[in-house]
Amino acid sequence: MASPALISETEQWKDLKQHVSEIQTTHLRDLMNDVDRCQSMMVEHEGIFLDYSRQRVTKETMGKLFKLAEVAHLKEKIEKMYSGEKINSTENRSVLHVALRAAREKEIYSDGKNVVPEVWQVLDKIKDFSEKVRSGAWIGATGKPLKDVVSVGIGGSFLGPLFVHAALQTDAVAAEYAKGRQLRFLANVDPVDVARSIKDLDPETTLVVVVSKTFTTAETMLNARTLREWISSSLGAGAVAKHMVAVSTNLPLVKDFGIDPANAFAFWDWVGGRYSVCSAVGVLPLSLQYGFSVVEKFLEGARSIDNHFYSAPFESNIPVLVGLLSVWNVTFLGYPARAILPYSQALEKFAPHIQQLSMESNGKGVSIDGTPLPFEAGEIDFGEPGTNGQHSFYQLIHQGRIIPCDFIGSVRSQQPIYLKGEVVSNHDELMSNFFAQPDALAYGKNPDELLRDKVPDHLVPHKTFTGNRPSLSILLPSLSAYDVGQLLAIYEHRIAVQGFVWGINSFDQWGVELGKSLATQVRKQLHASRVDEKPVQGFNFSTTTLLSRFLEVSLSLNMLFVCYYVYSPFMKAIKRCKNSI
Ligand SMILES: O=P(O)(O)OC[C@H]1O[C@](O)(CO)[C@@H](O)[C@@H]1O
Repeated sequence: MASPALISETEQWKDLKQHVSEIQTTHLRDLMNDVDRCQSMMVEHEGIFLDYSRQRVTKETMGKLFKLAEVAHLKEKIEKMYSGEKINSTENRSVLHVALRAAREKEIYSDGKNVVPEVWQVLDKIKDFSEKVRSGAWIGATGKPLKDVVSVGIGGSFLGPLFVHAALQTDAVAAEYAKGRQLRFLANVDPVDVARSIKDLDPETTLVVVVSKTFTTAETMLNARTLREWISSSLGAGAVAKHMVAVSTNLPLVKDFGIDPANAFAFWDWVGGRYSVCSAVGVLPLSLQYGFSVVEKFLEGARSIDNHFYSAPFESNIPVLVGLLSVWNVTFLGYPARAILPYSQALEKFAPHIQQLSMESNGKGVSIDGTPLPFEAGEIDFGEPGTNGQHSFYQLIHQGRIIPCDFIGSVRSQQPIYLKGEVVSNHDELMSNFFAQPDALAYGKNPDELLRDKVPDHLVPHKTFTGNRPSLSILLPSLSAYDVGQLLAIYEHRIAVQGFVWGINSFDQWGVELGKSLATQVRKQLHASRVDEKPVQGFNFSTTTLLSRFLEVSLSLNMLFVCYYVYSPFMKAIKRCKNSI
């Protein structure tokens, strides 16, 4: 019998739907008393410890979720991804970010061709180039070594590398390799971001890496032209060859831009932008900053999870478990959001990366064959490192809306501090919160307990916590480059699991295109109004009003600017002349 078009039409889905009412009668306070249940919800891989006992699930729920995975053909879909089948059907592409971190001797095929040798060719080129730059063998146009790097790119060509950079910055090994060097990112087309990215940098000692899969993204290309101007106005047009390199799948456009193709680092259509941090997109800027050997460890970490995800049984497969639990929370329990709460400042850019990875991948309204989904898929991801988040939005999580939380912590700190006389080390202080918060969410505090604690009657409702708020905890051994690679791959695969079960295409992003085309229309109008004084037309009343006001106000501000800078020195000069007569 052919499988139903939508997963929601299967018996396994309907069974889970019915099971929801049973779960609604439970409370985590009681579920947590069942040690056998809790033990079955703890999983370990290479020192990474996942505890999902604070999810609103029983063993029975998990059994039903595994059955759902079976009927969704999760295993087969994972295999198809790894074997290079074109599972991104709307773009007719393979989805092979796992090939980016495959071992040199591995064989992975797309279109009948083993892609691993090409991957390693680029990695070897990056190793060679980054060593030349770092050692000073590659020098700038004026003969100085290049010590600073600005990576220009947006979306997937920015967020993943930024996350890894932020995570490695305080790792002792990586930091040692980065001494005397700076890596900055320029993503937003806002000129303020340009100013920030080059503040105090000297073009003579700076290398600009233009990162764009398509090499057509408007923001990136304008920023790249702006930095090209920054370099050539200071060092001459010829300096671009020494001070600008590119990462792209579109090498002809790299050449047209004026970057020597010999200084371009390729990647491929089978790498989605948001899954590209392990390609030259991340590996080049990060190797320039930390050296290739450190970045190789990051790739090895991701590879260890790739192997685990491919081969571990679902019951002990970390990405599969967390992916199925997300499906359960979003679609069956109806919790639309998830908070990502890393208890380390080193992971401060993790949530923004996951935001794009998850929301661009799974923010879809139709199944892979185009049928509208009769259920909610995708989720809203946000987060902040603990304990900053605690002093910001945790109030809502504790007593307002129910938001399933991912607590992510590490056994060892990257920067341990032990102060004499303190009760605990600084890391233990931080981690006390990591352990306490999930229990506060799960158990809550009921009025009886409060009265026993002699809380005045009128404050009891305000101090009551319903509890029963789900979370999961991931405890990593440390936050080395290897661990960071593992964490990244867990989330990449988790998102794929969600999409595979929901039956959507997690690897296209048609929604983003609409905004891009409307911006093109506005850009044309701004040009026509400013240069040829054309009236605003072709937009709705609201946009016409906003645009007209923007043009009018900026015109008057420009006039003021001209008066101040041109007229006032002119007037002062006349005054000086008069005085001297
Ligand atoms: O690398 P590119 O082609 O400049 O694209 C940047 C980003 O734009 C998007 O297409 C949309 O945000 C992302 O998927 C991608 O990561």
